[in-house]
Amino acid sequence: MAGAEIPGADEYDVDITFDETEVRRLLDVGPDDVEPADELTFAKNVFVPLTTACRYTCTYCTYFDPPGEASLLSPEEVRDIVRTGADAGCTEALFTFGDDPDDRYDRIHAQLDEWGHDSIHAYLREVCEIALEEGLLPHSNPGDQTREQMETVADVNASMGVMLETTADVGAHAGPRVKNPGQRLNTIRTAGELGVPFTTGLLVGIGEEWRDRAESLLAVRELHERYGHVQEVIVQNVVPNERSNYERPSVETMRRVVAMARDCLPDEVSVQVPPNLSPTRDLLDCGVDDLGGVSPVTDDHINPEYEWPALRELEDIADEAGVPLHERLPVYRRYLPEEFGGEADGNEWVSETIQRAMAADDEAGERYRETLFS
Ligand SMILES: O=c1nc2n(C[C@H](O)[C@H](O)[C@H](O)CO)c3cc(O)ccc3cc-2c(=O)[nH]1
Ligand SMILES: C[C@H]1O[C@@H](n2cnc3c(N)ncnc32)[C@H](O)[C@@H]1O
Ligand code: MET
Ligand code: SF4
Repeated sequence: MAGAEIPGADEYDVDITFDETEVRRLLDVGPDDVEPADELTFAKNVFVPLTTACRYTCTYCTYFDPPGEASLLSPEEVRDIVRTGADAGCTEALFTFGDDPDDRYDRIHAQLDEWGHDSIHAYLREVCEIALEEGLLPHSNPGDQTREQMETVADVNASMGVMLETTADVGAHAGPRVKNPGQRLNTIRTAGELGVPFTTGLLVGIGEEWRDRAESLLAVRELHERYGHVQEVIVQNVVPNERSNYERPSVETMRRVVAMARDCLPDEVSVQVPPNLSPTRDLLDCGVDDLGGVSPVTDDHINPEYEWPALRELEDIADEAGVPLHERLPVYRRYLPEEFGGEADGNEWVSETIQRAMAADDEAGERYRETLFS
């Protein structure tokens, strides 16, 4: 099947084709076909919901606010949040927020202007610098990005991400302002071209079919094979919230998608499930090896009704699975140069700025290295 059948693939010149035999093979994979992981990892983060303005209106999302109400955190507010995180021993500042918020929200534009920025990415750069100053490594997921936008912030992030969600044309993304699979894949490809260690994932239960899940995984694999930049793939089930009543996918469905992800992706790519949303204990034998970012201090602002488990509970989960639990940084070790225990050459993946923070002779540097080598 040709890539032209992925909605938006032509428009964004995304040249991905699926091998029908491989799609069928993957559709046959189940939990019995994969090995459980031999360790579980997680990262300690603070969630910084920079703005609730968003150009899209995904029907499963409770996060975005309409134009008249949306807010933007000030530099001082960001500093407070990241400082609390650093004090609580976190290593990651997770900047996840509305997609291109300055696109149609005049008040966001005006506020950015007042703070001396002509775009959300210029402002994102400033707040990433604040996070670094306060002792956290930024991981930004601002949704879809152009090459120019990503270039604005790449060197002040340890890694970046965007959920592919799905390659399918689903009702959840219907209407005049929608996520477009071609554009999502283009964002993931751009990260590869720019050498940015990247997180992506599938959102399961938004109207996609089994075949779409297989194709979504194969599309991510294809881009990773080209660039080697995909560090982890999140397999996330949709959850109901006050705005939408999506039905949670069954445990059986999640077990099969996680197994498909594990089978499809090369070993070095982690398969992550978010422990506050997923039936985590029931997925561990299907190849999960990462529990993502958990925060000891902030809510999951995207799904605020779903509390993060405490560290103690992650330990219980790992114990039950009979594997060790290790804390990790927001960038996976293999993207770091040898002095940090990795395999990269110089700053091919991780910028000077980030490496300087990691090597620094200060409290934050010590926290990063302790996490790396513990
Ligand atoms: O707990 C969550 N963490 C999410 N994260 C964060 C993730 O758990 C950690 O920040 C990474 O594991 C850091 O490596 C995302 C990161 C991305 O780059 C893209 C999407 C997400 C989505 C979520 C999410 O929905 N829930
Ligand atoms: C940051 C990520 O959060 C996910 N996201 C948004 N809304 C929901 C929901 N109701 N349930 C689960 N995940 C959701 C999307 O996959 C987005 O990309
Ligand atoms: C708040 S959702 C996460 C970031 C972005 N809006 C996206 O959906 O990709
Ligand atoms: S999921 Fe992200 S892109 Fe979609 S409406 Fe919510 S904030 Fe916007």
